[in-house]
Amino acid sequence: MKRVLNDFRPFLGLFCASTGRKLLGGAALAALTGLMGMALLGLSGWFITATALAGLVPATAWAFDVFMPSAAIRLFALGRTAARYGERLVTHDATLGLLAALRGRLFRGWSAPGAARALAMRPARLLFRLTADVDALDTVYLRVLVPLGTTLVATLAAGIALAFISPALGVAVFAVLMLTGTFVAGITARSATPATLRRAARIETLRARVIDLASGQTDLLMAGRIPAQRAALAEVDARLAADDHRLNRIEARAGLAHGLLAAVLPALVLVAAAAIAAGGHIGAPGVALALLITMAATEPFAALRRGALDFARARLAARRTGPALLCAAFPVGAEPAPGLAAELHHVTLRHDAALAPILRDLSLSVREGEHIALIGPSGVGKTSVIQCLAGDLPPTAGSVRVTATARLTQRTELFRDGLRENLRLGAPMASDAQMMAVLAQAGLESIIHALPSGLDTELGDGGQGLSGGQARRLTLARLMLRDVPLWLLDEPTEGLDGETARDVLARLRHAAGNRATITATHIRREAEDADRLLILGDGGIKASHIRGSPGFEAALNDLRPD
Ligand SMILES: Nc1ncnc2c1ncn2[C@@H]1O[C@H](COP(=O)(O)OP(=O)(O)OP(=O)(O)O)[C@@H](O)[C@H]1O
Repeated sequence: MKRVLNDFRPFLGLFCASTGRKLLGGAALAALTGLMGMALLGLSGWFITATALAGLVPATAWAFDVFMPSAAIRLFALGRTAARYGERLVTHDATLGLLAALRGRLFRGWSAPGAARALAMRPARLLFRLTADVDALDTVYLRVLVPLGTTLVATLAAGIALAFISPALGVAVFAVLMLTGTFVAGITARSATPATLRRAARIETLRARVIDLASGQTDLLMAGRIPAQRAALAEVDARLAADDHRLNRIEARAGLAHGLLAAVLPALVLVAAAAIAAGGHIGAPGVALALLITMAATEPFAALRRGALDFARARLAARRTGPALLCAAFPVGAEPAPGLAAELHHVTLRHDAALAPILRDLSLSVREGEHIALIGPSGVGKTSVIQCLAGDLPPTAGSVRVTATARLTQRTELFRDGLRENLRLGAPMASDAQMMAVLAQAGLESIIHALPSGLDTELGDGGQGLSGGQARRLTLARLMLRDVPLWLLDEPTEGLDGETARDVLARLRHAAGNRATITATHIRREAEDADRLLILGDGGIKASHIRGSPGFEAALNDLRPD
């Protein structure tokens, strides 16, 4: 039990903090709806039986008060409808609020440096976690907590109502409902757990394989591996179907247990109430009341049964999303000393999966407005320094103080979305006029004007529909929307032809203005305008050359020509 609570703790924390009151209100209204339904059924049964009996004798027929019970029945019927309506409004509002808070918190947690990189390597898993885990947590409230509360309240209310007829009957019905309910829900949740966990893992595998098949079709076809990939998919699918079958059987068994409870318990209560009636303590209407209250009290168990089936999946989701939920805020970096854009002091950098650090004891100060080029052989750690300054790779030792930055990554990152939306990732509030201005600065104005839908043009996966040069210019325009004092540029013109690359660089320099820039590069054209060249090597900065010095020219000459 303690472990279950620990798994759900981050989620329950968010639950209470976001829409806790509404969620409790919704649960209370759900319980009230159940109570009203029970009272309506019980009182109606009592009323119909009592009026039938009263009508048999003229004296009682005249004396029988039909107004009070029928008014109460109307009150319960209207009250039940109103409570149900209120419950739907409140629970839906609360659930949507909770979902919004959950997604926001998860996105923030997953965009933390380590988590973001780990998930980026497994996009299928990220997709699954974003959708299935959130959906599973969404069911905790509506399918587990609300039915649990409603069942408890209904069981208690039935016990108390029947205790007025006979205390022993009340206690017995309460005990049977509690024991059977707990037992069936417990056994269902327990026996469904292995199949549910296997199913969750298999759906993840199935999605990953489908994505592999779709995105790697050409390579698989050329290697003659399409049949093997299809067979692997079919196998996972068959296993998934077997898990579904097992879960269906568990659900059917739980349904049978619930059906037996709903049939046997009212029958036993009928016999017991009839015996009490024979003793003269209650009349036939009392027997009808006891029977119908018992029948109504077994109803909420159907919802609890479904909740028990979903419980293992929800627990797994809570366990998997817990760390991201706890990691609520972006780490806010310290500002550098006045006049500086970035300061690294004795920094050690190491990637999670790497055995040894890439860079050790790295110290560097970047002045405001200074242009620095980081050069050195492939794999020496240039991108890692950029990642560290962008807050994407926290140092394992030393300190990093850096002003607000914007980064142009080595790979052009565009998304299947509109041009406008792709640009707005850089500045969510940017107006169309601002976007057209940066597109013009990036050299894309005429191309955008020629597009029939302009900024509304939809891009394909990864920005398909644009040439490599156009895609790079678009990411450049996005960078230009970020009005920050330091730009981090990772091989900004790699892969572009010489003419396009020179044009992009010229526009980049013009747009940078008084900003500081740090450019990781192998190519001469990207480094030649720098104020300082830093050569990385041997796990640190091997040499530093100021513009105009002989070392600067020699280092430039070692770089790849255009
Ligand atoms: N996520 C990662 N996990 C483990 N090791 C990594 C990771 N990213 C990079 N590395 C390793 O860290 C080292 C430095 O990589 P980095 O990308 O910083 O080099 P680079 O100088 O920018 O190389 P290039 O010029 O080829 O882009 C490399 O040996 C690389 O294999």
